[in-house]
Amino acid sequence: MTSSVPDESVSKPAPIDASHMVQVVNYEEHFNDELGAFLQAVKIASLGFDYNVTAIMGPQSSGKSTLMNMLFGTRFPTMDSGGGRYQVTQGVWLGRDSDAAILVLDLEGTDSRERGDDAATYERKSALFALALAEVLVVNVWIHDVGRNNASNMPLLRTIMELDLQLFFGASGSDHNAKRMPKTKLLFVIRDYDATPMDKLCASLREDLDNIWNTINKPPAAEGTPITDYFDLAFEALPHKIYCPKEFEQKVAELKVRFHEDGIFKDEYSRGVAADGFSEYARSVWETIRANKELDIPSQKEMLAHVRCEQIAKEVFNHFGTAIAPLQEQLLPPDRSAPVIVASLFDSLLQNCNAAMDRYGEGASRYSKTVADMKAEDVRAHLTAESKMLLDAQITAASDAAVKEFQESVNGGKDKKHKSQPWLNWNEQSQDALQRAMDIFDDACTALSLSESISDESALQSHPLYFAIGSTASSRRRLEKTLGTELQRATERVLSETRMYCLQTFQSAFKAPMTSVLESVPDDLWSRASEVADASWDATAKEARWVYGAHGLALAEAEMERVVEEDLKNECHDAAMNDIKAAIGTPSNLLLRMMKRFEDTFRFDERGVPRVFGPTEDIEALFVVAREKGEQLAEVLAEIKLSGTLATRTRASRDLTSTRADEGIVIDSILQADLKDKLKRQSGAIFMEAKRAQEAARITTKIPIWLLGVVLILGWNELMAVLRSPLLLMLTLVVVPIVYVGFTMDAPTYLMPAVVATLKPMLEQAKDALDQATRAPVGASGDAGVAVAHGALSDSTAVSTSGARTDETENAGGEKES
Ligand SMILES: Nc1nc2c(ncn2[C@@H]2O[C@H](COP(=O)(O)OP(=O)(O)OP(=O)(O)O)[C@@H](O)[C@H]2O)c(=O)[nH]1
Repeated sequence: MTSSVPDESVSKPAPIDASHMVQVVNYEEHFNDELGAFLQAVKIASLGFDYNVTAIMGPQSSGKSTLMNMLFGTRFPTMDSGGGRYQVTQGVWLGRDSDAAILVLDLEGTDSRERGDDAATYERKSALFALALAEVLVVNVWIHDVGRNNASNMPLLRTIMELDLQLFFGASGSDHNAKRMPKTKLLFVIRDYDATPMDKLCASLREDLDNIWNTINKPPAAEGTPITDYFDLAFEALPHKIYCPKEFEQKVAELKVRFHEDGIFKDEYSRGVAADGFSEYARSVWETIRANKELDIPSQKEMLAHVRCEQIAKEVFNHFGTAIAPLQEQLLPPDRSAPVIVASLFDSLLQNCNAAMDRYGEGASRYSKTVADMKAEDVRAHLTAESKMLLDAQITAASDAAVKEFQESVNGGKDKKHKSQPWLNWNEQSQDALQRAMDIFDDACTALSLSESISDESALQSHPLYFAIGSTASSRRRLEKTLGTELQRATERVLSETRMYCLQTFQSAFKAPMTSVLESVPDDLWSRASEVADASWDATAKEARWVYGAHGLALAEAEMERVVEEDLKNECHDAAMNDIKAAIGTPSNLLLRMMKRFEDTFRFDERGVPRVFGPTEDIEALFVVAREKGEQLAEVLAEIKLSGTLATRTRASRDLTSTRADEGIVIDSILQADLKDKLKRQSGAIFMEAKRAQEAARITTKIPIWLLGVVLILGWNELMAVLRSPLLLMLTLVVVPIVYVGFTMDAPTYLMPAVVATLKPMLEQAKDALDQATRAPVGASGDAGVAVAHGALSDSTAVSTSGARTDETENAGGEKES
């Protein structure tokens, strides 16, 4: 082996050699970026289409390099037979003919022991590369391999012919009119030729080639065509180099002439690539070949690696499944019951995943790295999928628990004080609740330990639990958003409860005193009502500043002033208006109140004493005054005229509540007139009743003389009985003056009940005495006297009776009249 051939596993192709050679593709399949520079250096790049390309393929150590050197004057290294048979050429090399513009490709030998299991794949790629580029492809065949399948490279030729048609057949192989690919000359050089008839050797090779051509998959355009449409077949025999050196050299010299003078390179073989584009063309051909997976043949080692890595992976899955089974029971219960949050779930998963990956890595490290790495991806995906199900369930359970905790906290839970005064330290409370909820999620789902334990970014990204970092982060963001919405909802509820509380504060301060003022209806009704409203508002505003302030909802100063002075004041004003309207009541209620006011004035004097309409009373004047008082009520209560602080609202709040101009009107003018009319009618009846009472009084006080005469005549016996009895006489002398004076002074109304109560036992006694003294006739006259007294009493009482006048009253009056 010569030193010019790089036999180490280098990652970069060898640099341009002083011997006018370059390694186009190295042992590790890397294409040499310096090819263009090489073509410049060997003065090919400037030749346009005036150059040719040839290549040689064949078994390792079959004299390929020796032949090419002899034909083209290249200096490809050759094997030194003294050191045994070994691989000399590695990769694909390119040299230039020493005289002619011919590029010569020397390929790594097939069936290489050194390359081992990977040899088949590399052979296919390099041979296809040579076929794609070379106009004349020399196929080196030992004479004793002719007729053999593998040894004569027939399977390799089958593959590269098929792929050559597939990959480089014009624009589209499926198109019947696709451009035909340029022809290639396949020159079979039979080495160590002996006495076997050449025509038989050629026939054997030709037959093999026809078989290949007929059985390979071809593009539609190539279907049914003979092999000779695409390949020119030629055969040469070279005698044994060692045993017949002269004949060998002679034959090689003849072949050299064919290459240089006999026009072996035909125009139809040209790839149509200008010399300055050859390097790029070669690169794209190589990349196409490398990307084609059909050329990759798994070696036995690889197949073994596949089987073993699969088995190791299964063992790892089983172990992992057993380890996470308790977690699955809790988070994915088979009976579909609610999942239970597992403490330190992520740490547990991390530990199990790491153990699984280590176990796999340890087992698979003894096999092909490519296969082991590939299978490691499957292991990783499996661990990720299993872990993801658990982590997703945990995230859902933790998020639900966090939301529940937050809702309970902001709703006060069992804290009675919070329930009754939810605004107390609201900001602090809600932020604490938010933090507690997020802590529940973070404790259950944090995946930070992964990035903390793995510092290398690519190792982190390929970890089975890498997904968890993103997935927990996005779930956390979702939870924050949900809690944000919950907080907003809770804050709105608390604001509403706070507003209600302030309104209740106002109403409890306002309602009772305002009702009292409205019931009494003083002359300065609205100024007193305004005072009540302002006092209530001042107390409410003070309380509101406390609940909206630092100890409560902690609104900013300006916002708090706006809420109190605009929103709340506005609502309190509306509440005040509504309360006043409710207190004034319906029109029928108002009519009753007007009647009551009328009667209070008409029936009672300034001291509240019931009036007795005596004969001299000016009922008409009194009636007019009382009716006006009743009517006044309707006039005063017709419109609410609040003034003062509460009534002075800001422009903004007025705009918000779309205040109407007639906002304070309770009774319009039509209703007022109607109420006055009804009052007039109902009070008229009371007036008539009073009038009749007055008439009755007049009758009682003016008893005619003749009636006294009649009484004297009819009651003569009784009179005599009284005069004769000293007891009765004495009694009469006392009682009669008293009764007379009492009637004269209108005493019955207020004295009669007392007098009756006092005299009743005495009258009973007197009656008994009369009964005894006068027997039956005298007793009848005594009863009549008492009846008169009762009649006067009942008249007076009827006048003082309050309440609505009824027909019964009228009838009673009528009866008295009659
Ligand atoms: N029997 C025989 N030996 C030859 C012939 N030509 C060359 N050799 C010898 O075969 C050995 C290998 O020759 P190389 O030219 O290095 O063979 P190669 O195919 O290029 O080898 P690799 O590049 O390793 O694949 C050398 O010792 C040559 O002298 C030949 O026609 N017949």
